[in-house]
Amino acid sequence: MPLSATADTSKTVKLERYNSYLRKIHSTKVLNASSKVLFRATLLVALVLVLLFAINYPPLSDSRAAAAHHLHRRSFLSTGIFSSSSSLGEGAAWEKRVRQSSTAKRPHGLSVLVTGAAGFVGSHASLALRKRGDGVLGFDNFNDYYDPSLKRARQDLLEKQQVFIVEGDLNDGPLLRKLFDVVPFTHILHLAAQAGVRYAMKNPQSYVSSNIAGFVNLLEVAKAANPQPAIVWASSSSVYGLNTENPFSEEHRTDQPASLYAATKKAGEEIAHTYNHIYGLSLTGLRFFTVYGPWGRPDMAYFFFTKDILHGKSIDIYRTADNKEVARDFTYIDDIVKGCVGALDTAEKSTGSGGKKRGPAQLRVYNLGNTSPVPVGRLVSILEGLLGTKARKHLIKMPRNGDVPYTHANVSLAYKDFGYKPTTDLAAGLRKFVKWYVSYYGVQPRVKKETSHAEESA
Ligand SMILES: O=C(O)[C@H]1O[C@H](OP(=O)(O)OP(=O)(O)OC[C@H]2O[C@@H](n3ccc(=O)[nH]c3=O)[C@H](O)[C@@H]2O)[C@H](O)[C@@H](O)[C@H]1O
Repeated sequence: MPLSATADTSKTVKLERYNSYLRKIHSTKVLNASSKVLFRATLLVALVLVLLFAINYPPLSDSRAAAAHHLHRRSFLSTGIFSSSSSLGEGAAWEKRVRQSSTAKRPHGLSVLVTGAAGFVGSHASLALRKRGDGVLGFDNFNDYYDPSLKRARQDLLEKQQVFIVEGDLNDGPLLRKLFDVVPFTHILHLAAQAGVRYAMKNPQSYVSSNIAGFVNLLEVAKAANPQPAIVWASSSSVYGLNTENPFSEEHRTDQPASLYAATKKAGEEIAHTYNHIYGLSLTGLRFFTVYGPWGRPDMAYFFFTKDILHGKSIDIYRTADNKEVARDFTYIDDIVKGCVGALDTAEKSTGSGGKKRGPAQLRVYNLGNTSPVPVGRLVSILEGLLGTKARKHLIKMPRNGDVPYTHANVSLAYKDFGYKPTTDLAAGLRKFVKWYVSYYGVQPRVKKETSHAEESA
């Protein structure tokens, strides 16, 4: 082999080795780069999976995680990004159920969409309407503001009477529109709301989301519906706020709310005015005064006082700043339901169509109360008698939590327009409540004990 050739060969070999060395380095780099990309992609997928898992599967044992999950879903719902409607089977069978439930069983019966149908007033009103042969479709988001199992139990009651509750949120426009595509509702009884005066300090946004945004969303759907329904909805005695004139009449001032809850209900009344004015929607607001009774709300004083008395737990009884008794015009559920039905029956048709006003429409506001305020101390004495147990009373100054010292309804307007006349006094109403309570929760009222506690000075 010629030397030059050998030299050439060795050069070529060296060059080859060098090139292969470079290729190796290069391929390692490529490998490193692609494995980095792969690693990042895997990390991203894992993160997404963890997030999805956290959103969809909160551990049942962890109530705080469940609450966070609920709030997360609600915030998605209210922004419209996530819609519960897609999760509902909007197939032929679902539509058939919606139609059947909404169809009246008597001539000229109403076809009513009841929002908050799994709630306290909503479930009672739905049953009353169904009983007289009206078509009733329920709508409820079954939120966990209080024990949702109570809402499910009310739903069971309604299902036994063939009232179907669609599970959805007021802020879910597509779902509400879908319902109006399927059924030409004559009326909406709008009772879904974030209730509770004191909770507004803990979760203010929930009041804005349900009582303002949700209400506007419902009105948007109603105004565009053809025919437009007439709407009766739940305002509140709390709109009277710091009003000092008594008894409260619809002409009194309502521009001094004492809680955010009251402010959102007052806002609802103004929003109702706007939709009536622009779109010809027939709107009736009912100012309910501290409604109580069987299947009631566990967040209300008469309800948790009963529970606490039975468990031997002390209860706080509020007194005003000048050490007077706090009193409420407690109103029994059956009276309130009669008021709701009276308002529905006297509601005139909306005048608009296709989102356009065709003439002036009815706009009303009524007090629905009992017309006889009772001090909270007296409420507790009645409960003690019914439960056969002395309460451990703790008298404290009313905290600054949105409460007002006193409510008293003048109901002459509701009487004049639809014969509203409350007939159940607090003792009779609480008797019915306690009877329901002990049977629902399976508790035995104890034998009356003659114990005296230092704090029992009321
Ligand atoms: O009419 C309304 O528009 C509102 O009625 C209801 O609010 P309220 O009248 O405040 O009822 P509720 O909480 O049962 O307190 C009753 C009484 O017990 C006193 N109270 C309360 C708690 C306590 O620990 N101690 C106490 O003395 C308290 O000071 C009060 O005097 C609804 O919850 C509300 O959603 C709304 O519908």
